[in-house]
This record gives sequence, C-alpha cells and structure tokens, in this order.
Amino acid sequence: HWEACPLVIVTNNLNKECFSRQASTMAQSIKYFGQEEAQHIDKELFSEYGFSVDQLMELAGLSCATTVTRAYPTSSLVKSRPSLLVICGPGNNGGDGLVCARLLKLFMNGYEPTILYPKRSNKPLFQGLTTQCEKMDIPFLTEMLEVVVSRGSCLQPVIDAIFGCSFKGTVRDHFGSILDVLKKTTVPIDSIDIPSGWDEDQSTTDGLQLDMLISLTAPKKSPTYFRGRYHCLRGCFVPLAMDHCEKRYQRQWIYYEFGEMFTMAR
Ligand SMILES: NC(=O)C1=CN([C@@H]2O[C@H](COP(=O)(O)OP(=O)(O)OC[C@H]3O[C@@H](n4cnc5c(N)ncnc54)[C@H](O)[C@@H]3O)[C@@H](O)[C@H]2O)[C@H](O)CC1
Repeated sequence: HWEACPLVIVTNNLNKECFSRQASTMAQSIKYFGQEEAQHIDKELFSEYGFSVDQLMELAGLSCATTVTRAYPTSSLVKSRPSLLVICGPGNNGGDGLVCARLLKLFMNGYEPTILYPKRSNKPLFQGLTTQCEKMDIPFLTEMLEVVVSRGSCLQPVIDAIFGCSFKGTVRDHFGSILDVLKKTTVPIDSIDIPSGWDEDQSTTDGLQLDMLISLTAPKKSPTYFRGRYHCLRGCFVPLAMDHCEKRYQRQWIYYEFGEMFTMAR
C-alpha cells in the first residue's frame, strides 16, 4: 500500500531475510483471540500472576522498540539517526508508545523519535512516562500535521500506539482526524497490539493499512485481516502462564528464541 522512501527500501531488502527465518509455519498454527478474551488474559496476568501494569508496559515498549529496529535498522539507512513519529492514545496502548519512543531514543545509534500525545492521561504512571520523554529531549507535536506524514516526510515509520484492545465504537475526540490523515499516508505504519480504529470484526479495507503489526501477549482477531509485511508476536514474559493458557484458552503457545523479545507470525 505505502510507497517507501529510498531509505526504507534499503531496509526492506536487508530485513526480509532476517525476519522470514523466524516466520516458518507460525501463521497456520496461530489462534487469534477476541477482544474480551484478550482483555481477560491481561487481567489474569495482573490478578493471578502478580504482574504490574508498568512492568508489562515497559516490556511491551521494549519489544516494540526492538522490533522497529529490526524492521528498519539504522545501519542500513542513509541518515545516521533517522526520525520517526510515535502517536500515543489516552490508554495503556499510548503508554506502550511512550516507552517505545524513550527506548528508541536510548538505543545506541538509535532513532530520533517525535511524539504526538493529544489526550494526556493524568495518572502518575503516564505523567512519569511523559516526563521521562520530555527530559530526554524527545519533541512533542501539538497537532497532527499532514505534512508530517506526507510522502517526503522524514518522520517514518509512524508508530500507531493510539488504541489497543479497549477500543470501542466509532472514533471520538481528536483521534478521528488523526486516523483520517494516517489512512491517506504512504509512510509505513506500525501498530502496537491492534491497528487503531479497527474493531474485532473488521473486515473492510477502510482502516489503516499497516506495514507491521506487533501483537502483544496474544494475537487478536482483527489481525486476521492484516495484509502488511510483518506480523510480530510478543509475549515472552508469560512463561508462567503458558500451561494455563494452553488449557484454558487453547492457545497455540509460541516459543521465543533465547534473547528475543518477539517472534514472527509471518
Ligand atoms: N498485554 C500486555 O502485555 C500489555 C498490554 N498493554 C497495552 O494496553 C492496551 C489496553 O489498554 P487500555 O488502557 O485498556 O485500552 P486502550 O489503550 O485501548 O485505550 C483505552 C482508552 O481509549 C479510549 N477509547 C476507547 N474507545 C474509543 C473511541 N472509540 N474513541 C476515542 N477514545 C476511545 C477509552 O476511553 C480509554 O481512554 C493493550 O492493547 C496493550 O497495548 C499494557 O501496556 C500492559 C501490557
């Protein structure tokens, strides 16, 4: 769907091989989870397994940042510190985006992220994450400018951390116009957990067209309609829940290579 700028084309050729090695036959064996089921797994991780939100959010952001550097490694790009845009929504998905931006900035020879965070949460966790990004000189845009995601923009890819698995109904607030701009862009879009604006039963091609989807904990049903290049699964922090999930959720459990934060669905 998107027309890659020359920087990204170089990246694509280099990474197809690295990524496809992991993909194997995973796609056929994956079980996709409905919205309620996915929310239930998250709840159990908090209540029964004692994970805290900030702990899982940090891991989610780390996996996303790692995945982005694999898909678009700076070593293959012409600019030594390429810029990208992270758009953060009002909930935890937005928190994953803030962590991801901070870590991308921290990685050696990493990216120069810019953040758009139009509806800030006043919860201490999010205030802390925002402060950390500000103190690391990550710029915050005050509005979504079409030029930012126009063809010649240097801010690419765009990381969509707008809505996750609690998205419901039709898009409200500032996010309608943001998603409209994203739907028109040719810049590659990478969504965290769920393509924003898609619902579980999304079956039209009207939504965001992604280059990469990073599913957290469990792949959700909406990605059945995902047509982008990379679908990454991240959930390597859930070993304790493994047996439990296999029995209760009939999840085809996914095994991660040593040291890897994600694996490839395709
Ligand atoms: N599994 C993990 O490891 C982790 C997952 N995380 C991420 O958390 C999200 C789910 O977070 P939650 O806060 O429940 O939901 P959202 O991020 O989707 O945002 C809810 C937020 O959005 C508003 N909203 C809902 N629908 C609409 C709408 N139609 N228009 C406008 N606004 C809407 C709602 O009012 C709330 O304010 C999961 O997907 C993961 O990305 C955690 O980080 C922990 C680790």
